[in-house]
Amino acid sequence: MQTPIVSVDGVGIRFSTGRRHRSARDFLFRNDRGTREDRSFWAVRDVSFDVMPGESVGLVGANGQGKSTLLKLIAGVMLPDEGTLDVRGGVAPLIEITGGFVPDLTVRENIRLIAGLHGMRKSTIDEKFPEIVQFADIGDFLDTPYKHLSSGMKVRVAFSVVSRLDEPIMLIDEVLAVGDAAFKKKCYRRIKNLRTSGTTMFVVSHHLGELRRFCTRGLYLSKGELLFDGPIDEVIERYRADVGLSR
Ligand SMILES: Nc1ncnc2c1ncn2[C@@H]1O[C@H](COP(=O)(O)OP(=O)(O)OP(=O)(O)O)[C@@H](O)[C@H]1O
Repeated sequence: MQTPIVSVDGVGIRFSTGRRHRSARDFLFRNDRGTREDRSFWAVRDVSFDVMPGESVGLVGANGQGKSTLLKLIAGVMLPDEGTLDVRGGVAPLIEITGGFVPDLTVRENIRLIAGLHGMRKSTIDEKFPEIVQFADIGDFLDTPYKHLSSGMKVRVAFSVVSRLDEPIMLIDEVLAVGDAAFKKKCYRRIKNLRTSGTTMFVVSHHLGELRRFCTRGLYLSKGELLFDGPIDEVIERYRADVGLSR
């Protein structure tokens, strides 16, 4: 039997909304750290599922229900407070527009840095560099600091390099929303190719058409809990019914 590429078992992560504040009493008694109002909440709780290699999974749910947090847990940039995650392969994360990119480095330097961090050899980077730049199509901005690019241009660079990393797992969080129509079309084609070549995908998008297009399976999150895990059409149907959207 095939081993899942991602196994999530009873995973939960808690965040705090409390603010530290220093009262007169803290001041008098030299409590430099102040008093913390502990109002923590579970952003993701008791979530379990397995994903097989090559599956493409859409995360569905309203704002603030834990979708991006779950992707960050899979990417390993956040650690769970309870439960376990086994991610059996490298992850190419497109989870925040500037995630992983260094604002003060140029586009050229960032492309090399990100590829290098994902274990790409220098000779492979040299070989892929022209194609990455061509796909991003950012003209004369190759030697511009990344922080000076528009948000659409940042996405072009990020998508172009991250989708060329040759990692078995790819995470895409809402990033396509800021790309223009022509660039989106190119991205759709590349995502399709990655899927065909067996890349496992997790996609967060409020564009339900995009989810239908890319994903076969859906995970519906509500208040951090996994409400429904099933074929993407059924998951979307259920979500639409819950939020009162007609067909
Ligand atoms: N680092 C953090 N510290 C504290 N709270 C956080 C942190 N990251 C996320 N949250 C909170 O956790 C909850 C889930 O956030 P998350 O970004 O996962 O939601 P989402 O389903 O992706 O929402 P959206 O559709 O709006 O992107 C929200 O209430 C959010 O405010």
